[in-house]
Amino acid sequence: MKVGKIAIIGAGNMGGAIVNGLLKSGYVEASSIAIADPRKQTLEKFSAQGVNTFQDNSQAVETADLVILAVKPYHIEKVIDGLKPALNPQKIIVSIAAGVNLSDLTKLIGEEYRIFRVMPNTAISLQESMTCISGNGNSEESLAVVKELFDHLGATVVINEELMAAATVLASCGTAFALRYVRAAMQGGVEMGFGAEMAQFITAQTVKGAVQLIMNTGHHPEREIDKVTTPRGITITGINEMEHKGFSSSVIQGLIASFNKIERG
Ligand SMILES: NC(=O)C1=CN([C@@H]2O[C@H](COP(=O)(O)OP(=O)(O)OC[C@H]3O[C@@H](n4cnc5c(N)ncnc54)[C@H](OP(=O)(O)O)[C@@H]3O)[C@@H](O)[C@H]2O)C=CC1
Ligand SMILES: O=C(O)[C@@H]1CCC=N1
Repeated sequence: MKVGKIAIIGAGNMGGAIVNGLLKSGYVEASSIAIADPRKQTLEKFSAQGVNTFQDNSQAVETADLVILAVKPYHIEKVIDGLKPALNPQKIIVSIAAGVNLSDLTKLIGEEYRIFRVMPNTAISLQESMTCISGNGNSEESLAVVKELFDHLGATVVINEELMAAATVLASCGTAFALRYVRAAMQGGVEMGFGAEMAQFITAQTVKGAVQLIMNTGHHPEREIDKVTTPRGITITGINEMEHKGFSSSVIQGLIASFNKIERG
């Protein structure tokens, strides 16, 4: 079931990335998208692409069928308070604010509303997001609308809200974690003699290929790793050194630190 008009509140990293993904997908026309942000300058690049832009959040949602709240978590309450008079239960509400749970959103917006917590990542601008979705259960039909929308912007899974903090760490923070590996490998590549640009190209294509090996086959990563690690060879020497220095342990501890940050605020 296709959504009609979409309003996005907040034109920062994620609000902007969602607009870019939507325009790239062709799923909705630019004229069916509205985006609001306090700063006129932030909005200029969107109006240049035919998107409706507003400095007033209430005006942006006036004709919207679905409203995406893409402001910082600490702005959510104030933004919803300001929007309230312009909302009605016909409008589906989607919040991407990390750590803001459905019961708090429902208290702020209203029991009768169809409200979704959605956790995308910045690759949504390229229609390559991993997006996790949970809803307040007020309508299966609107879940289909929200899922179809985000299916056009990458892959989606519908999850229980109790897993949303874990989803945020793995899928949303995960973009930064993965890119830190890329950067570290580049630094090693430069020390071994490549220029930074070539080191980036070689590392990025290698990571892309490695990911495709497990995505296309469904193999466990270790099965593909076993094919690379020649006995007494070069790869196992490097992997074991990384593990002696705490590679897997560092990654897991970092994920749990992020998870605890969401859980404890
Ligand atoms: N960045 C990421 O990878 C991800 C972020 N998220 C969530 O998405 C949300 C947005 O994050 P992100 O895009 O990174 O943050 P940004 O700060 O980049 O974007 C938020 C935007 O909202 C604007 N804004 C501030 N106050 C208001 C207001 N009252 N009404 C309308 N717009 C306002 C900000 O303007 P100004 O800068 O002038 O204050 C800014 O342009 C957060 O809740 C975050 O938890 C979820 C998944 C991934
Ligand atoms: O770091 C953050 O708080 C946001 C939420 C998920 C990704 N970035």
